[in-house]
Amino acid sequence: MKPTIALTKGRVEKQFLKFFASLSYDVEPLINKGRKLRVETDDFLFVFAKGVDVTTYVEHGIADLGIVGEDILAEFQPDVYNLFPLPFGECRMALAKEKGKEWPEGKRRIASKYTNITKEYFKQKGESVEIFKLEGSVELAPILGLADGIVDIVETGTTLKENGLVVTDEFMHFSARCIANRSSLKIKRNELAKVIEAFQRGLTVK
Ligand SMILES: Nc1ncnc2c1ncn2[C@@H]1O[C@H](COP(=O)(O)OP(=O)(O)OP(=O)(O)O)[C@@H](O)[C@H]1O
Ligand SMILES: O=P(O)(O)OC[C@H]1O[C@H](OP(=O)(O)OP(=O)(O)O)[C@H](O)[C@@H]1O
Repeated sequence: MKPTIALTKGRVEKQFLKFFASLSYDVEPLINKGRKLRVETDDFLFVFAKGVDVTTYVEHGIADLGIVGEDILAEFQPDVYNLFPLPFGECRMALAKEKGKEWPEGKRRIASKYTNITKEYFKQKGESVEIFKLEGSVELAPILGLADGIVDIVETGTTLKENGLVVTDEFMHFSARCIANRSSLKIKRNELAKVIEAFQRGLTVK
């Protein structure tokens, strides 16, 4: 049976396809998949899902390998092998606030998609914090007065800048990662070794 690879839809998918094509794999069926969420190529079965769901499919052995942002691994800590970094999806986790505004004296109100990372960050600092869970456009929260600041991914810094926010601390560095199901690595050792070697060749070529 062909190995199954769960691929994070969207930004990670686009960058992965470029990387995968550079390893001389056929990406045509993946590029022209339309709205299909399950696509077979000569070598693999690909399934397309949100990052956190990629980890769920890999953890439960539905997918043998997964391509997912390290931010998702840090936030949800799934029980998978975190094999190696991939040469794309680089970003940082940052604490940011409105430019020209001071943090409040007491408990800070922080909006984030990453509530576990946020909780852990403030725990390490020994500070209590009020966390507001948002699903996106987190930069809006301080502007609209829901929170004093945010914990979110920063890449170019454009989103922060264009919304009047500044970084006050950067505390984690991420890239996309290749993850694997624990038993697949034993049971499908030969099939997976080939693709893992190809990925790693791609990393050294870069
Ligand atoms: N600005 C960025 N620069 C680099 N990598 C990013 C950036 N934003 C997100 N990522 C990485 O890409 C992954 C997927 O992000 P993407 O924006 O495609 O989906 P999402 O945040 O889940 O949003 P959506 O709800 O639109 O799917 C993130 O988990 C992270 O690893
Ligand atoms: O530093 P930058 O290059 O501007 O990138 C950072 C932005 O990218 C991500 O948002 P995304 O595009 O995933 O949208 P979202 O707000 O819906 O999560 C992240 O949440 C930031 O908003």
